[in-house]
Amino acid sequence: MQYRLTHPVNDAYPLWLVLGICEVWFAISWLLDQFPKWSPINRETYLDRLALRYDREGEPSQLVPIDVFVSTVDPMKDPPLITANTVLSILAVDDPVDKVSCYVSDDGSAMLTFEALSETAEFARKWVPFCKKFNIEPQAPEFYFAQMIDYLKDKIQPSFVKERRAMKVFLGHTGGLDTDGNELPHLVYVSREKHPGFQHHKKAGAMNALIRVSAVLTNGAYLLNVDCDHYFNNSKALKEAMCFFMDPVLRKKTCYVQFPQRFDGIDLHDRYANRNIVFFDINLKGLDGLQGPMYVGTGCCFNRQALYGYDPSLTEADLEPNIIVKSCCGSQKKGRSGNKKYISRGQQKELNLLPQFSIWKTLKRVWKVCPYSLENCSLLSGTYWFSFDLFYWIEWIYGSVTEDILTGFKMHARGWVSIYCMPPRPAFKGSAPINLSDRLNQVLRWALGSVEILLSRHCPLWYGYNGKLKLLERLAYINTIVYPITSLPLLAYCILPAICLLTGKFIVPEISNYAGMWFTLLFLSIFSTGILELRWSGVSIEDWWRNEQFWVIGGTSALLFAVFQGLLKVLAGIDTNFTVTSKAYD
Ligand SMILES: O=c1ccn([C@@H]2O[C@H](COP(=O)(O)OP(=O)(O)O[C@H]3O[C@H](CO)[C@@H](O)[C@H](O)[C@H]3O)[C@@H](O)[C@H]2O)c(=O)[nH]1
Ligand SMILES: [Mn+2]
Repeated sequence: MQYRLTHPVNDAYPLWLVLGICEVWFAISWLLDQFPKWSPINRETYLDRLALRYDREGEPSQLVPIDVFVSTVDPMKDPPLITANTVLSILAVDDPVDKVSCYVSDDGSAMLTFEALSETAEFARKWVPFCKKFNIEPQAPEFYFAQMIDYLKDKIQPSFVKERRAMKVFLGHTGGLDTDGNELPHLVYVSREKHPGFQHHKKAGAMNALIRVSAVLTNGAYLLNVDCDHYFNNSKALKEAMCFFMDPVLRKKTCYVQFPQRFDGIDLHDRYANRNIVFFDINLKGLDGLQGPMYVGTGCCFNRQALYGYDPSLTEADLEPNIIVKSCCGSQKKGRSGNKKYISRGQQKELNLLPQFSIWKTLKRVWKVCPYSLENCSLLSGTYWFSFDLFYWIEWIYGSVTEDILTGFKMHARGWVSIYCMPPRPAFKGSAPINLSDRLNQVLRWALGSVEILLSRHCPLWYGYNGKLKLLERLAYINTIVYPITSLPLLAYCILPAICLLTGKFIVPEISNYAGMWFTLLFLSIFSTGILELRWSGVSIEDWWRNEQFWVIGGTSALLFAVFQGLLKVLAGIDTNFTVTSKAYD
């Protein structure tokens, strides 16, 4: 680069300038990409130890309750059957029934989805005991029956074959059958009332509506959020998350546990780089060694407190062992209240919260009077309750179509850490776009979301300099926010050779030995970091290559549009819409 800058090509000055700028940008973006991979880590969980501590045989379980949120919007693009599978896999999860509740948000307010869900609840009465009895995995029926395995292997109970067949028949059946008398986790259907002209904030709005509803109904200390197509592929997923949240040290500072996104039904060679394996197996693992992975929108278990906008309950200093020993004389909060320095914004909010408690009670009372009004839902999601601004501190951050990045970023900026959890059996599996236009639309939406954040108040370039966000973590966020801009130099790079050919001007100057040596060294170092990366992450070279290929394809198309559309939004105030990806289903 220095060579390029100090050796202007005089007969093609504009070309040289453009090239120089491009190269500077590429160098910056490469650095941004490299630094956050400084200390990748792997974590292992020991579910047996968790069970030993909190879930002993014959004693009431001490695991904490979790509310699971599922979001769906368009019954055509998110087929209700897919949602139903996800819901069944949640209801059958390997946790005590009173510790799990499932909330479905239907942004399409579709009768079809609603009917499908009530059928699902009916079917769950049969399906859940079946799963628990025979340890079925995955617990989503569609995917369980689709897997080509010898289902008799390891299953010794004689009744299994018979019951399995019965299940299969029942799957194709509609209509209520009698219950087994088994208790099932709660299933709640929520659909928001949507006024024309009223900003309902897409998925972030849906999630925040669910937070409010669940706060009144079950108020689980933790909540897990999945897209409608991401079913539980591992019935122990909640316990995996609990391993971190119930860890004496980690639980105080962990805002969420993110699981990698894994997909079903991707073509053999993964033509559109759908698996995003480089992101999930390299970038996020790298972040896990810093302040934790970003929130990627699905398969993520949150600490409710962190979502409510509180600061972590302990500062770094409090986490030092001697202080923890001392704390047994009184609660941490009391100890801190004397010291003004330690009163955080979160605690101030807590104070503000107190007078509003009566409104909470009112809400609860209304709830008791007409518990079924959830069906017509105007009660909770109507603008009436919204306008109270009762829940103003609740945090699925609005203002971007990639609400996920923003939400996670604000938590990290407050000093929370997040955890990346990759159990050997993938915790969740979803469906990926099946055609190029859907895939490009998805890339476009993500990039657009990034541009929106870049041009907003919450941009990691200037937001949250209070020392809580680690520098490398910030670099990683900056990288995910500015990457769409790379499309401009990329396009220039693609076009320049053609211009050179057409105009007959040559911009590659002769290379001296000295510069050549630098160039070779640089090339070798990039090459070796690449190899190193593939070694520690276990990503195959083929996957990596796909990723590079798709980077160029997306970079010269979707990302470019995203940059312009993003600018348009900010300058002209045109709102961006959320193009839902069609879920592959056959
Ligand atoms: O107004 C809306 C729009 C979307 N959704 C839900 O958002 C989810 C994601 O939509 P999808 O079309 O599947 O997008 P993907 O690109 O596959 O989703 C990824 O990217 C999104 C951000 O762009 C994240 O929200 C998702 O969690 C993440 O999986 C689905 O469950 C939808 O039901 C809503 O609830 N309300
Ligand atoms: Mn999806």
